[in-house]
Amino acid sequence: MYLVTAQEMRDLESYTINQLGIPGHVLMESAGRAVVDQIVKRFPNPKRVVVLAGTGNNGGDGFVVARWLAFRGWEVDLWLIGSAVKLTSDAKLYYHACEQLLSIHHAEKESEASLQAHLMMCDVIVDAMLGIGYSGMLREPFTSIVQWINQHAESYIFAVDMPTGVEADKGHVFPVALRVDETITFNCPKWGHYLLPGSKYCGKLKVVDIGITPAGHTKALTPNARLNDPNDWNMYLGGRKQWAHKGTYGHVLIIGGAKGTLGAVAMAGEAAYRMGSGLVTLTVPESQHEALAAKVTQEMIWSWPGKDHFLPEIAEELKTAFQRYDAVVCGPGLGRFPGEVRFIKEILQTVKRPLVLDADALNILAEHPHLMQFRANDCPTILTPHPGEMARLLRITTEEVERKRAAVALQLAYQTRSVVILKGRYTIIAFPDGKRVVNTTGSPALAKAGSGDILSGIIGSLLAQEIPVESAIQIAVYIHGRLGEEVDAHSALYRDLLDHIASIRQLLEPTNSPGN
Ligand SMILES: NC(=O)C1=CN([C@@H]2O[C@H](COP(=O)(O)OP(=O)(O)OC[C@H]3O[C@@H](n4cnc5c(N)ncnc54)[C@H](OP(=O)(O)O)[C@@H]3O)[C@@H](O)[C@H]2O)[C@@H](O)CC1
Ligand SMILES: Nc1ncnc2c1ncn2[C@@H]1O[C@H](COP(=O)(O)OP(=O)(O)O)[C@@H](O)[C@H]1O
Ligand SMILES: [K+]
Repeated sequence: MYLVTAQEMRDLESYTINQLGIPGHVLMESAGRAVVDQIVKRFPNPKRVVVLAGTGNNGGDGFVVARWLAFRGWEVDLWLIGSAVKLTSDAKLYYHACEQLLSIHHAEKESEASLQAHLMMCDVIVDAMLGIGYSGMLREPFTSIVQWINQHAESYIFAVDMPTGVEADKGHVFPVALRVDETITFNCPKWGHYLLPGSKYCGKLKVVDIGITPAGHTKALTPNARLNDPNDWNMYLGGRKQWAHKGTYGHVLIIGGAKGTLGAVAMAGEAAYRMGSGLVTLTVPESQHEALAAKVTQEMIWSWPGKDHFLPEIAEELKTAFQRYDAVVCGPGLGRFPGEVRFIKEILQTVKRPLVLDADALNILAEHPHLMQFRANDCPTILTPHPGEMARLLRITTEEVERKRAAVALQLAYQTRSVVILKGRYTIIAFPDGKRVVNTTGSPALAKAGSGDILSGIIGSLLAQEIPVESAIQIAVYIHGRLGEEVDAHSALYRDLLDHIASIRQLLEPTNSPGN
């Protein structure tokens, strides 16, 4: 499913109106009806509802909702927020229809106390004040109404398209937005539904079709962002070949494991095996060999000569060794050590297969950005920063990363010619050709040391299986998020996550996957 900006949505709407000849008020009627369908799905019996309508087309949808709920026997208090003279022509049509059925309250003319009394008495609030047309600093009277509802209202709140105060393109909130239980949006989700802080206000998101031309219908109407959708890649998750041998599913090399963080490399290795790899090798400095050997069973260990540091004279040995692997992950528990810059340079230059850089490999890169010049353009590179690592890579604050997640992920992808996986709730995958994919799976169970290492192991495994890079990454991020959804949010250990790889993978195989 595509993810759109407000302008892309307007382009789809105007194509539908101007090229296909479907009038705007028909779309508005469908939008309002679709919202009513969702409301009655949750509340099958008539309730008392306050519909808050602005003067733009979002308000127009609100009038349609008010009319249909009244037809269905709901007790409707309809409030116009703003001046009736400012109503758009489509909104005016439905405003007049409501005038015949209901007495419309005008926030401009009536007291705040009267609106507040209605808001206190109702079971349901429908927010049709502002939608994708909102931008800038939220003005009065919206600010006061939103603040009051957030603080006092106990009713169930539906937002039409966007919660009032959430900006559709960047998810900005200046200074407040309405905190809702459900948002019903039209045709495609908007960026603001997935970016912080806006995403925190949207509640459950439902996307409904209202007859607008689907995104991607023509080249001009094709956005460059999508949600991570199994239907885009589940064809790569078939069953295991009957005649497979252990080399069929690739050989992954995982480089990491300093003293005290050997667990990271072990977890990544285990995740790679669970994701289907036939051969996994872990690489640590020689001084850690025995400690790692005592920890792992199925993984092979190849240790590089050196006592917790990198000796330039072993560069040639590394070069030969790297040729043996189908994908390389560098970083889990790597730590910092003398000779690290040369070490990363050798890896970037010598590994010709897909290379994933994680954890301290990213921190080394952040301090020595010139290292990327040693990576050949045709060798895929994947960077997996969490927001703190991203901040170091771009030399900005973590707060700025969180505020501009979509933009900074793309910036780093362009700068490094790499695929960037910016981790966190709604992980963003940015490709160097400008495409972006937003992942919707995940849970706070993943906010625990070790889950990043599992992700890098899963990515390495899928890359070694020669699944195309774009798909391998989307599969890995999706499955990793689903693992978090299957386990207890507080107590889960890494093993609990790994135990669910099999069942989730099976569910996603083409015959079982959503949409089939
Ligand atoms: N796209 C589609 O396919 C379809 C879209 N549809 C619906 O239309 C909606 C988009 O309608 P839209 O374009 O009229 O904008 P909308 O969200 O009502 O906002 C405009 C109002 O916001 C106000 N305003 C702006 N900034 C503000 C601020 N900082 N603080 C305060 N106020 C501010 C602005 O005031 P002004 O600046 O003009 O004084 C104006 O009054 C969309 O979300 C969906 O629900 C469906 O009906 C059918 C198909
Ligand atoms: N609240 C959350 N919701 C969804 N996913 C989360 C959440 N917190 C963390 N994650 C995921 O968990 C992983 C943590 O990675 P990272 O911070 O690198 O951990 P580690 O320190 O184990 O390497 C990322 O994939 C991230 O997207
Ligand atoms: K709204």
